[in-house]
Amino acid sequence: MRLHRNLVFAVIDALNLIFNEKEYADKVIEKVLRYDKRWGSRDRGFIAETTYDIVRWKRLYVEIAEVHEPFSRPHLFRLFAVWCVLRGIRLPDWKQLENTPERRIKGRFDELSKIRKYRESYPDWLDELGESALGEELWTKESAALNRQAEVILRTNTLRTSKNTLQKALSDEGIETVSLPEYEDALKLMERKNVFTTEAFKDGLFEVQDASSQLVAPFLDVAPGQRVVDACAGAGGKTLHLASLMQNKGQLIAMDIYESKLKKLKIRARRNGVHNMETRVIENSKVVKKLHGKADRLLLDAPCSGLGVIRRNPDSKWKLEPEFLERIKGVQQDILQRYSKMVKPKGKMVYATCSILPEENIEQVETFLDSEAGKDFEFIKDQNLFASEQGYDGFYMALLQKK
Ligand SMILES: C[S@@+](CC[C@H](N)C(=O)[O-])C[C@H]1O[C@@H](n2cnc3c(N)ncnc32)[C@H](O)[C@@H]1O
Repeated sequence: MRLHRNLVFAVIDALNLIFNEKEYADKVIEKVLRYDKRWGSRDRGFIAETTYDIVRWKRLYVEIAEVHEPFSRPHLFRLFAVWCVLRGIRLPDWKQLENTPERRIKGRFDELSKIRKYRESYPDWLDELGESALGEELWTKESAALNRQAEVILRTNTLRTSKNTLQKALSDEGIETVSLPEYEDALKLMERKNVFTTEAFKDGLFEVQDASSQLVAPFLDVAPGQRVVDACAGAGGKTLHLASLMQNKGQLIAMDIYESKLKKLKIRARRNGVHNMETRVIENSKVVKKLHGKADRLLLDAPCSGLGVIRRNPDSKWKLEPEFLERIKGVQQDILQRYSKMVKPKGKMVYATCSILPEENIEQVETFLDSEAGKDFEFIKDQNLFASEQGYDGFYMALLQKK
């Protein structure tokens, strides 16, 4: 691979914004990719993937490069040099990469790879938490699996098309996919490509949605004609799936505390041809109280640590803090306690997170079931999904039924 100076400089700029200015990696990459309109898809891919790689392996590379935060520009180049050496990329004779100690880098890598928190590049607290929560064997596998780049998975919008027809339409636009047989509506891209510019996307034939995430809406056991509430809808990845399963029949109420997210959902719903959905901003407790005892089905896709989706958000390894985890656990229990009242007798509810920690998952469900608000509910089943087992995002879902 030949390195192009302007692309590498863009990576260094991105790393500076992410590591030193603490900006979000996805936003930074969007910004940096706007530097030069002439960059093609390979150039853009290089910038995005190299930046994400160095973010993912930050701790390991910092130890190898013997640099420290805040990183000066020469130190950012040293991190980049480590990336090149470990990938077997020949270093160009640029001033910034002069005197790179290639043998020492390889030696340090071999030495540090014996210790999981360096090899898999996690902060001490997170590595310790992962091991104590999941046990050594599972965490060792999971911490590695969460470092693999996520594949692009699509969910067929069955309101508009079928999986086979979509596969053909995409192929006609030069996008080859394989069907994932265990996931009813899922297609996997054979090669990473921008699917958002395709006619198939503009026509609302699919949404990009991880395979694990595609299991959540079906877990709720919805049927056309029901009243279904999605109380933490966000921009609505799962709301749109619920609408498909309901075949646009019945009433789908999407709620969130942020109006801006629900606005995005409305745009997506229009593209998807969803007609049975309305959005409600949770501005106060009245919005929830109005629906007490009214929902046949309730989805609580709760805010969480996001530990199951590190593959797509590698900078969350460095942004997440123990205090946030404690705070979000409080929010999760509050959501279970207050929102579960919307379920009608014999109605069902799914509590889901994109976390792999029992303290955000089964333990929250147990606390709820032991409480006054939970005494009317029965536990039906739950499922833990791990990147190291299924190969997709880490998720948790529990199905409960009101007596
Ligand atoms: C995991 S995300 C939802 C993702 C979304 N369901 C999807 O499939 O795309 C959690 C959502 O909960 C929302 N949220 C946070 N606190 C909340 C609360 N107290 N009540 C309702 N929603 C809340 C967040 O704004 C966020 O959109």
